[in-house]
Amino acid sequence: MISTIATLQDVSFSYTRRPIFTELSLNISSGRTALVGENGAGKTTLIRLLTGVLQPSAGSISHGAGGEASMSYMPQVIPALRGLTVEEQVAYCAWLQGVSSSESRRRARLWVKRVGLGDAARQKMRTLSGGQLRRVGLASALATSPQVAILDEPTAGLDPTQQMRFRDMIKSLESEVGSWLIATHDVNEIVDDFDQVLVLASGRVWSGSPSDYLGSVPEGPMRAHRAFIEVTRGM
Ligand SMILES: Nc1ncnc2c1ncn2[C@@H]1O[C@H](COP(=O)(O)OP(=O)(O)OP(=O)(O)O)[C@@H](O)[C@H]1O
Repeated sequence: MISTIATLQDVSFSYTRRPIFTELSLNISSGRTALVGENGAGKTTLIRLLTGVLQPSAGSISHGAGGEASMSYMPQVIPALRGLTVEEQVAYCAWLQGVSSSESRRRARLWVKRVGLGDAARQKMRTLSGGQLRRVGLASALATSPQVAILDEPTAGLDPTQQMRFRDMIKSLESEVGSWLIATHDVNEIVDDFDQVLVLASGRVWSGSPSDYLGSVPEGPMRAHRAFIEVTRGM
């Protein structure tokens, strides 16, 4: 298994005159990494930089074995492509990423079932619920057989049952992919589900293990939330 997903060296980036990152350096280890931060802290921007959708204005980003090509990305909002069925959309996304058309169709059949959408495979995309759309997003990301799966807030906006289901599904698929980087606002889950925690705030990043993260606050209610406030206050 690769030991590092990516290394950022002195990366700067801005959309407008206000910089989002200034000389940010960071090592993202392989395994399961949670990316947390306040709204607007730059999680999606960091993901876009990692996946090559955006280019840094200064500094460099190097990737582990396989480079950017071995990463796949599930965006926050999953588009429902007009007129396509679930299976067709997953196949189309895999094909767009360079998988041959026959292999894309084979993988789509497989992954649509693996994410629990077998019964909806021939349903039109526009008829899906929010939870089903996320599953299509996950199937589309995994159909390219990535070494690294990057998911941008995969459970945002889902009801508690759907959140649990989605989280369990990711756990059940964990061994299929070498590494996961998941942006989330659910600070409770980072304690149980991840090996590394990245916290973004004020253009800076804090990095540590879940126990380092929790270690900053005593036991008690909302500990993971209090730890978030404590970690970000020190940044
Ligand atoms: N295309 C864009 N043009 C200009 N500014 C942008 C653009 N995309 C994002 N921003 C700004 O960059 C900052 C970081 O946004 P980003 O979406 O990366 O944050 P985030 O941590 O993912 O937020 P959230 O938790 O709300 O999804 C925000 O201030 C946002 O308004």
